[in-house]
Amino acid sequence: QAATPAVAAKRPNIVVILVDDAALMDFGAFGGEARTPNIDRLARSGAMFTSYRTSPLCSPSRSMLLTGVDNHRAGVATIEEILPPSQKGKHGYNLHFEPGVLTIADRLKANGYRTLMAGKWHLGHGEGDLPNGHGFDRSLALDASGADNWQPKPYMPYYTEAPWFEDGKPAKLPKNFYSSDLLVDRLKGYIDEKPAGAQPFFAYLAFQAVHIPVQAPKEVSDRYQGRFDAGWAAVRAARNERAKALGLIPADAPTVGMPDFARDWNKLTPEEKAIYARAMEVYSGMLESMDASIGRLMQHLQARGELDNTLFVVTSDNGPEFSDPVHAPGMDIWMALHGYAWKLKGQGEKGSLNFIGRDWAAALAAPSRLFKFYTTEGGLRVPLILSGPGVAPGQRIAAPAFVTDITPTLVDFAGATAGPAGVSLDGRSLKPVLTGQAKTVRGADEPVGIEVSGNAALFRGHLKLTRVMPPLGDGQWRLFDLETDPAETKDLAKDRPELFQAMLKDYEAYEARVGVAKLPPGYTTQQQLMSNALDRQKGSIAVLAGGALVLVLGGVGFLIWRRRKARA
Ligand SMILES: O=[N+]([O-])c1ccc(OS(=O)(=O)O)cc1
Repeated sequence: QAATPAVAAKRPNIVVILVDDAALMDFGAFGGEARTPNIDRLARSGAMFTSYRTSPLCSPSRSMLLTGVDNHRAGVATIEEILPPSQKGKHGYNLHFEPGVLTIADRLKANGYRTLMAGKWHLGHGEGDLPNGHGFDRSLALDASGADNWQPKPYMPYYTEAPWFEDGKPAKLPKNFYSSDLLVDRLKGYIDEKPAGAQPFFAYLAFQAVHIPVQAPKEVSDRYQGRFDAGWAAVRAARNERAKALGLIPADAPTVGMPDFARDWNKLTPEEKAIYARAMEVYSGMLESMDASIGRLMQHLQARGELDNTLFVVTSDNGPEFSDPVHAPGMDIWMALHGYAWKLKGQGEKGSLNFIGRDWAAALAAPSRLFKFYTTEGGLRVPLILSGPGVAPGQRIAAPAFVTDITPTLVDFAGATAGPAGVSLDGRSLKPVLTGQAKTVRGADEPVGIEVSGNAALFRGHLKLTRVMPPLGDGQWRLFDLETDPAETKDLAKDRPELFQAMLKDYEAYEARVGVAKLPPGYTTQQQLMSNALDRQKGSIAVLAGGALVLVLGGVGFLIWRRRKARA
């Protein structure tokens, strides 16, 4: 669907679809197990970026995607769930957009677009920090890292509620829904508030899929019965092979199997195998259900005569999620109190708390190492698809692209040059690459830095300097050539000391430029997550303890009263 001049002159609608925690190879077109025909159709009719990188964590990635500005400069250096008290209040660590940082919605609105959003926000909750304070005309927004997919309930010890907002005010959600359907239905409603063609729109569709809790309609999950019975090592090996067949990595690139920390699938009990295999059936069902709802949105735009004039972006915020909320300390009590279970029966359905955990996450991250939170390729390298007017079909683009490039690319496609400039952008428009005018949008030596809570990387073309922090890393800097070694197996720091030192210098300059704050000694993301979760729950624990005390005192009082009455 190459654009005719007439179509190109008309400003396109723009739909940005952000999948939560999807791995590089989760979509069918990228080699995934789940059926995602609608995403695959967008991939075929547009461009697949195979060297696209984001940050290793949710809110920082979202801040960069929506602004084109580095996460620290944007104000969202990390997620509040792992923020140490010593970083609180530092510039870049307020975890909402700093003044002068414009979102793509701000920019497109200033250029006459209608701006709509449905889904996860996770970018601040103070006055003015929700989507309606950042350029969105209409929004249904979840102000948390996640929530139950079936009902307006929270999902883990971190949260005591599911904070849904519509246009900045507490939202009334139906008692029962499925998240992907709810979000697309709401978005369709917002789109329909204006007749087709009256005004171009920008829509940000930020799915809960496939974040924890991993939940999906049973009949869809059932389509994957038996698909994962061979376990994680088999799935990782098969993905490694498909990565080569699909050209995501060179045919002669070294690949790695499961990491040392992974459990041996064959040593699991039959019950454990069943529940972990089902977790992945549900994960695939969640991807397929999400894809079906994308299909419904596309059909809706087709019926409005607007599909051909809509530019789609499909991507993920970071690599696959390893967190296991079920086995965290105190979770059994929390789950019982909230009516949740972790068991095979009903897994992924309403009332279940399902997750894939770190062994599956490590498998899904193939051909890369590790996953979300970490700056190995498993955390950073995710799929990116751009499709629509002005993008020639069937493109495979290996040029490096970064999450900060999305906003300038969309500004470019929309011709959105009016309005305030805002703070300067770190990203570059990918349009020259998409239209064949350039092979790449950065010079081979131009550095791009990434840092989230100590995990860090610096890219220069296909060269990558990286530091992975404990518990899964050792905090040492390493140098890799991703072109020949996408699995980061051979550290080149000693072979190329000058390059190593030069890239370290680049990284230091990056830290100074964007304002990376120091971490307290001994900091790890996982410990901070638990400690912040406990702090958060103190309030509700106090309420529970208070309630229990009232019950006990009331009971004792009643007994005394009955005794006295009996004596009288
Ligand atoms: O509490 N957790 O398990 C948790 C919290 C946040 C989180 O990351 S986020 O990227 O989804 O915000 C992942 C896991």
